Amino acid sequence: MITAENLSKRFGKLVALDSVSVEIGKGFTLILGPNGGGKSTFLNLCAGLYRPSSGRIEVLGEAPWSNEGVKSRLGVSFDPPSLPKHRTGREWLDYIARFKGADESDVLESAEMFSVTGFLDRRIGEYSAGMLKRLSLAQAFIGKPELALLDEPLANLDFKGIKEVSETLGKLANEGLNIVAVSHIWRPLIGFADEVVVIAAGKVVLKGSPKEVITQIEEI
Ligand SMILES: Nc1ncnc2c1ncn2[C@@H]1O[C@H](COP(=O)(O)OP(=O)(O)OP(=O)(O)O)[C@@H](O)[C@H]1O
Repeated sequence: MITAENLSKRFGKLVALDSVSVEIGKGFTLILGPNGGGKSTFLNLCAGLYRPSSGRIEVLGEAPWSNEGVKSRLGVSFDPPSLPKHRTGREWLDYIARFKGADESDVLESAEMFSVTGFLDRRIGEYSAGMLKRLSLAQAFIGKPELALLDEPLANLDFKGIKEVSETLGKLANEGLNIVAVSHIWRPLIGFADEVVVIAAGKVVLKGSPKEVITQIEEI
């Protein structure tokens, strides 16, 4: 799904990602690590939002930077979600669906999965942080993408929301959807993760099965 080779991203003098080489396969991959370690930078490079400073990244067999073709095959949910305040949720999801070649029934299916149907006709500027998160997740899964990239999918959700959204993501993973999620709230997701990658100080420091990685993290 994702191949990075000596991938680096610098912001001025700051090295956010430092010559990372990693392979991420099919299934559900959870990315963990300390604040400022480079996880979101890696996800943004995968989504084609950032251009690599050096090295190479391929997602679904293509370089994602400035590549609308591969972007239309991905589902993305960033954190914090950056969505147009003056549009309604429905207008926004319809817009994303058009970009992906999906239709109204795909929009409604995804909206229902993340329980956003009740506020789809309100302007996004009026949404609470939890509602925004749900809309951003619904956006990611419209038309069942080949790969969903999720940054903090459980952030800003209440207890019930964390349980519901985790279960939905687990169901989607069981159906065979490929998902890469960066999440500090990892316990509700670890049960259905196929692999865990730990990024710290701009490097991939651990990669393996959930059991292997969690045992090592807990020993640190
Ligand atoms: N657009 C940007 N401009 C400048 N510096 C940035 C930018 N994005 C990230 N950084 C810096 O790159 C480093 C890695 O940030 P990143 O957001 O990737 O970390 P993270 O692992 O996702 O952290 P967190 O767990 O806190 O979300 C940090 O030092 C951050 O300040």
